[in-house]
Amino acid sequence: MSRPDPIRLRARTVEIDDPGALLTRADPASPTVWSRRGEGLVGLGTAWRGESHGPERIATATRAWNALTARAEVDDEAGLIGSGLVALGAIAFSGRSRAPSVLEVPATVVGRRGGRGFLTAVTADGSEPVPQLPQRTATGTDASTAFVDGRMTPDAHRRAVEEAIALIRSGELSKIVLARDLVGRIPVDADRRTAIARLEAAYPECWTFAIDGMTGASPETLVRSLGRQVAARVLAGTSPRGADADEDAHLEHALLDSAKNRREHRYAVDSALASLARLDAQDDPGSGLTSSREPFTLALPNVWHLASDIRGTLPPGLGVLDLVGALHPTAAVGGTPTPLAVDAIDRLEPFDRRRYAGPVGWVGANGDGEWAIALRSAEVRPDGTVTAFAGGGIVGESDASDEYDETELKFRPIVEAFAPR
Ligand SMILES: C=C(O[C@H]1C=CC=C(C(=O)O)[C@@H]1O)C(=O)O
Repeated sequence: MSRPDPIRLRARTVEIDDPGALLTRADPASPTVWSRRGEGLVGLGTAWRGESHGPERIATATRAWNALTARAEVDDEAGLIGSGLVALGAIAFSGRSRAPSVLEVPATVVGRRGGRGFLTAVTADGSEPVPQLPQRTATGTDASTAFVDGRMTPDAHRRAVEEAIALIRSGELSKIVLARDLVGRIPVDADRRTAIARLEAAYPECWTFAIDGMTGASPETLVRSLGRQVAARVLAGTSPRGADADEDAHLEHALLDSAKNRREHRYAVDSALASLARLDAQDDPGSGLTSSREPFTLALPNVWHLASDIRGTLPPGLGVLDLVGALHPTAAVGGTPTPLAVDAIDRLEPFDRRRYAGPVGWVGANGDGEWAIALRSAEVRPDGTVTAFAGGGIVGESDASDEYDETELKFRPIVEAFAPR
């Protein structure tokens, strides 16, 4: 994405009758999906793809997108969220990652919002875009695999967590998020939508995504900007669900009362607010950002989380990718202070996180978009290799075996979505 791109995209969106389950129209071999509660986008084919690397990867992608959309011709008769010209993206966690940060404009997008369907066609060769609804395809071979430990074995995880606690207690930093990896392999010819369908069914409140192989169901909205209204949901602080209603209520209250979890959570909220405030320096009285003062508990099938919502108005002249660039990495996936935590992650984790814990979502030509943090996720490669990641925030009071158990709970969505049956 480093050079100006001479391509001129043409996009045309039409409103259509309800397309039904969006996933049935996705490509079984390489699905592109962004969905929540049955609504969202499915992309097919590629009209344009940009890749970036290094510390400036988000800024590079933002410039490329702004240049591309400035030249584009967009005819959008639906005017719905996600209609018109959009790119879906998956961005590497670290500037040192070997994984590409990708923005991709599908040649066809099928979408549904507010119960209304739409269909977008995009061309890159100057030809007239003609929206054509892709056929539904029947479900093929199950994308199933058992997982085994990856490079961060249980012992390696214990050592890494203990080193992180020692660093934190020495006063160098306050919080470090450390992750584990699991690896599996699905049949090369598997229908990758089977895992996505299970994620959608089990985690309807989460953002289910499959973008350039990054596949998951994330509960954490990094940032959403629609019609200049900005919203983010910060999650940090986790507890198991109970086996019955009493135990569940007890665990929920213990999480709310836990000084350790509240501290872990506060670091994440403060880092998000500070990043957004830096963008908000234009002294525009309408663009203030506020967060709920007290975290609330968010119930997911596998865990409780402490959650805070941030709301505000987009400062003038910016789009959602500027917000993504300002926010990433929050202390929910990096730590505090961010630069030291990211260096510690590089030293303590034996793998490249690639796009795990990076921003994943979509951006429109008008700068609107919805981005989650790629958690509860796995990278599914064309050869069938699946690498899943799950992590947790380490603070001074953390306990290594509790942290391990927490990662096991966070792996559940992916392990169950790919479970052999
Ligand atoms: C890093 C992950 O979760 C983050 C988000 C919510 C709660 C977290 C925690 O309690 O540690 C983590 O900050 C992950 O799921 O891999």
